[in-house]
Amino acid sequence: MAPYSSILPVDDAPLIELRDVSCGYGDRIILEHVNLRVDRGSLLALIGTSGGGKTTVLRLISGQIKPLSGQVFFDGQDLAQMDREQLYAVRRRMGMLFQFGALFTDLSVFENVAFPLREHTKLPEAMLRDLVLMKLNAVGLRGSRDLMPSEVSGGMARRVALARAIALDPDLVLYDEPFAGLDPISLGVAARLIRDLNDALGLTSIIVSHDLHETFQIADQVAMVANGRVVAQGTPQQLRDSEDPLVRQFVRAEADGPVRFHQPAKSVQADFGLPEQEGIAP
Ligand SMILES: Nc1ncnc2c1ncn2[C@@H]1O[C@H](COP(=O)(O)OP(=O)(O)OP(=O)(O)O)[C@@H](O)[C@H]1O
Repeated sequence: MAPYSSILPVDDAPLIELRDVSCGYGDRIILEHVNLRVDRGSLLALIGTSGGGKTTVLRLISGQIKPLSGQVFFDGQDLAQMDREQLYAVRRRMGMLFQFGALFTDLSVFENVAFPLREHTKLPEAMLRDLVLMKLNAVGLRGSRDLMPSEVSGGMARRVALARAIALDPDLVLYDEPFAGLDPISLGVAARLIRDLNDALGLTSIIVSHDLHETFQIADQVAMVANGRVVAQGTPQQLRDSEDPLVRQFVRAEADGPVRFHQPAKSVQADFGLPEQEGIAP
């Protein structure tokens, strides 16, 4: 199949597209016939029930796992058709902030951000220093460059991880639970920062988050992953207005709906040794 860039003006083609993708781990199918597109410059939030497959979508996009069928396109190129070198080059165009964005505890804030630059480039020290300070400035932490990770707050650590994720000037940044464990103020700051950096640096961003309030504030598009599928994709407002019972239950945080609060179990009576009665829930 011809790459997108050769059939559409580059700016109109999505940066990321999953076309009819199915994938799993071992024999277990996790995603089935998933379609998803992420436009250039946009911020997409992936939401959905725990274990629904959101992180798996990020792993597909970063080429860590391969689909069983269907295709994953990055900038018009099918990841499955790439050799190791091409995949490596594509990964360099992606910044990742996965699961708490753990910092290297024995490296200073400065060296944490410098790490990918030292790993992937041979920049002279003076230029590397300027780049690191620019990234730290972008997250408001230029003055904290000499601190060790143990000396910064959780919210600051997350911002250092963010500066590290954008150190190589990626086209795409993948965030897995970037707000986990943050207090409401730090969370708001981190969310705003992710949006501002996306726009100021011309990035495209994908965020997996359970924090719907903050995510809906900053996302252009929201995709809900459930039961192995993308059950809805639209603007935050479209998802809020959705009449789909599953989307409604999730977005409005209703305890019961298509996703049942009670997992299948023996009856309450059987488990507690009570006589069987009609009308006792569930
Ligand atoms: N490496 C793996 N090997 C086997 N099964 C896995 C692996 N990673 C994830 N899974 C399973 O795949 C399913 C989807 O996991 P995934 O982490 O993508 O979900 P998620 O929507 O990101 O969940 P959460 O919101 O809880 O982080 C889960 O049932 C999980 O147990």
